[in-house]
Amino acid sequence: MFLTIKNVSKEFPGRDRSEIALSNIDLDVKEGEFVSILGPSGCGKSTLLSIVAGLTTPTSGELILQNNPIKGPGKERGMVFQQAALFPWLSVEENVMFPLQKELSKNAARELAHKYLSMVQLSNYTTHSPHELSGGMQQRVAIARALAMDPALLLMDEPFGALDEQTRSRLHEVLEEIFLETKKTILFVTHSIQESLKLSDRIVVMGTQPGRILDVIELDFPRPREQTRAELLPYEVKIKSLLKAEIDKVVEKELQHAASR
Ligand SMILES: Nc1ncnc2c1ncn2[C@@H]1O[C@H](COP(=O)(O)OP(=O)(O)OP(=O)(O)O)[C@@H](O)[C@H]1O
Repeated sequence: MFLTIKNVSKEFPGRDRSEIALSNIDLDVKEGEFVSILGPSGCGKSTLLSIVAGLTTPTSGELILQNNPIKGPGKERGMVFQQAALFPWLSVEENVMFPLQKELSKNAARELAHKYLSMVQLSNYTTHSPHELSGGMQQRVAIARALAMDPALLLMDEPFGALDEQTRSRLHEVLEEIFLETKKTILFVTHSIQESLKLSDRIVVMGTQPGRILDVIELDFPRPREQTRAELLPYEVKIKSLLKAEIDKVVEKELQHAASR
């Protein structure tokens, strides 16, 4: 198996009581799979991704990537966050080149940066500054930067969460094209049912309090995939019914918290 997440739990110590962010997570991911992690706010999606990235240590359980235990961050894992986090004083190409220059000559790094900037359709913006780009374009630079490191596993934490609907939908197409071209394994955190239906081979639906897997849904549809395909509707209905009780729990907890202040 490419990635195995075995019985992973994570507890954060709190002021009054500790918070069980993740409880007994078991998940296998195959090489070349696009797996989304979908669930309500606070169900532990980002914590799970951060554990796979090696940035957070689980309280218990183990993770194996390509036969090696995950003990910390590694360059075989690339990460894209909700905010592009580009260096404002560097140009677009320099941002992508930056992590490459430890191992490559400047010319080789630039060549690679241009290859991936062309993949995210930013060939005409290589010398621009980040502030001259829209949010969606900045996010494409962040994706190019992660891809240029040629990670075996791409971890994406709500990468399109801060973008407007049209930009989001355009970037779904870009990401799907990249996925088909590079055949990368992708673990993708999202709140959006539509996004997960458009992009995933499998959707891991998570519940909250404690964060756990409710169901794993397989979507065996050809790509590129139309979000509005009628065949996807029953899956949407199923996911909505799985999440309804979980979202009610989140709202209840927030109301209790507000009342106790
Ligand atoms: N460093 C931390 N210290 C304490 N508690 C934390 C920490 N990180 C996360 N938590 C708690 O763990 C739970 C899961 O958080 P996490 O951010 O993983 O959820 P999420 O599903 O990604 O939420 P969202 O969709 O809102 O980003 C939450 O209750 C959160 O408050």
